[in-house]
Amino acid sequence: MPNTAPKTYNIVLLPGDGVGPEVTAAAKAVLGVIADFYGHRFEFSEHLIGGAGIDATGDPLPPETTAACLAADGVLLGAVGGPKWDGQKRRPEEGLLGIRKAMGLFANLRPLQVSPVLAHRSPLKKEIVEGVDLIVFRELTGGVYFGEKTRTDSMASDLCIYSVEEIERVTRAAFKTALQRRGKVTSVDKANVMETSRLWREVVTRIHAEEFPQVQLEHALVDSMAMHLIRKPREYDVILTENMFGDILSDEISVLGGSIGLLPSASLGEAGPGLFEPIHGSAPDIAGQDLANPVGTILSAAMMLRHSLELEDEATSIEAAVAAVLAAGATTADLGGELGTRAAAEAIIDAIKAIHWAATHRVQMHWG
Ligand SMILES: NC(=O)c1ccc[n+]([C@@H]2O[C@H](COP(=O)([O-])OP(=O)(O)OC[C@H]3O[C@@H](n4cnc5c(N)ncnc54)[C@H](O)[C@@H]3O)[C@@H](O)[C@H]2O)c1
Ligand SMILES: CC(C)[C@H](C(=O)O)[C@@H](O)C(=O)O
Ligand SMILES: [Mg+2]
Repeated sequence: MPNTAPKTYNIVLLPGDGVGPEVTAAAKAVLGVIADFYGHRFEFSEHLIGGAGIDATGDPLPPETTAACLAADGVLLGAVGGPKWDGQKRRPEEGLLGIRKAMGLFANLRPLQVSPVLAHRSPLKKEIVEGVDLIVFRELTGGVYFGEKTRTDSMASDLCIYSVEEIERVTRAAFKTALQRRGKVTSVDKANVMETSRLWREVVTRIHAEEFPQVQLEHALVDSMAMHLIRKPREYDVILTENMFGDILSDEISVLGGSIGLLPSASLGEAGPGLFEPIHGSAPDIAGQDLANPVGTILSAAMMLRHSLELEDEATSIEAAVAAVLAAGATTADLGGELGTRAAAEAIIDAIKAIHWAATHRVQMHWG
């Protein structure tokens, strides 16, 4: 039911490359239906990023894209990259790293819930994955991604660098979320080898003791964590880790849910709009064929409604519709179904309509 005064929201779409435009279009269609039902006005504008930016302007992050993102209420991104730009001077991925940095998005949230109806899609045993409910807090604007890079003919280096402040702010965000969940944080590092990880562990331990002693904290080394996530994923609640470990572990856990195409993410800073994107890439092997699973992007749009536009009911109704459609087995090929990208989005739109019809019907009966 509409419960918010009509308002205009400025949403920037960054379709990008490969399957990016397909999954972004699917999410835009879903957002359009939400706007109609709740009486909001979503004003969409599309901007260039990644390979599309290189092709059109020579720049993977044209300045006007950055300006539009900074002025938006929320930003929804598809994906960037692909073999077309291999070996070129500018890389599509520079655009993604650049916009994360420019918007100050230091915390990347990657939630995963494995519903009982999809547990059989995982290559792992149903009893291992059923009921998994975790969220990865990945530090997003530091570490080896952003340290100095050097290159000569015979050598290359990537500096991994973290400041205390960079570790503190993502740590606080993770602990705050743990307080609203099952109250457990697993901090993942490589403190047996890396100095940045020893600093990471010290800072996390101090913030825990000083500010969040009621949360249960454990530390894990990233190599054994990669194993534990496959062996006993239900034990984890909030997983806090640095940039590169978070990138790798989040693709790993997507297998628990049955497909990387399902996982959304929210990238958030201290203030200002967030950037929302599926965790998957541009999937060049299936691009342009109406094969991509749009659910990760549609759930990212729901996260955008919740975190940047503060439209909680609207976010929940998208999530309920996605859950209903997946439960009914209406899926794309990656989950064994027969729907294309567009048909999967249509199924979710139909479910949103059905959920709203039921809600309206109940209210009318109540009034009658
Ligand atoms: N956020 C981003 O923009 C982002 C994220 C990851 C990778 N990338 C880029 O994407 C390009 C391809 O990378 P990759 O192949 O290693 O990873 P990928 O995530 O694009 O694809 C890995 C596998 O998952 C499948 N897959 C991905 N998304 C899917 C979806 N929505 N539905 C069904 N199947 C899906 C692909 O078909 C492929 O088999 C690279 O250039 C990489 O840098 C971009
Ligand atoms: C494309 C790449 C730069 C990006 C990352 O490593 O952050 C991607 O893998 C992701 O997970 O968002
Ligand atoms: Mg990744």
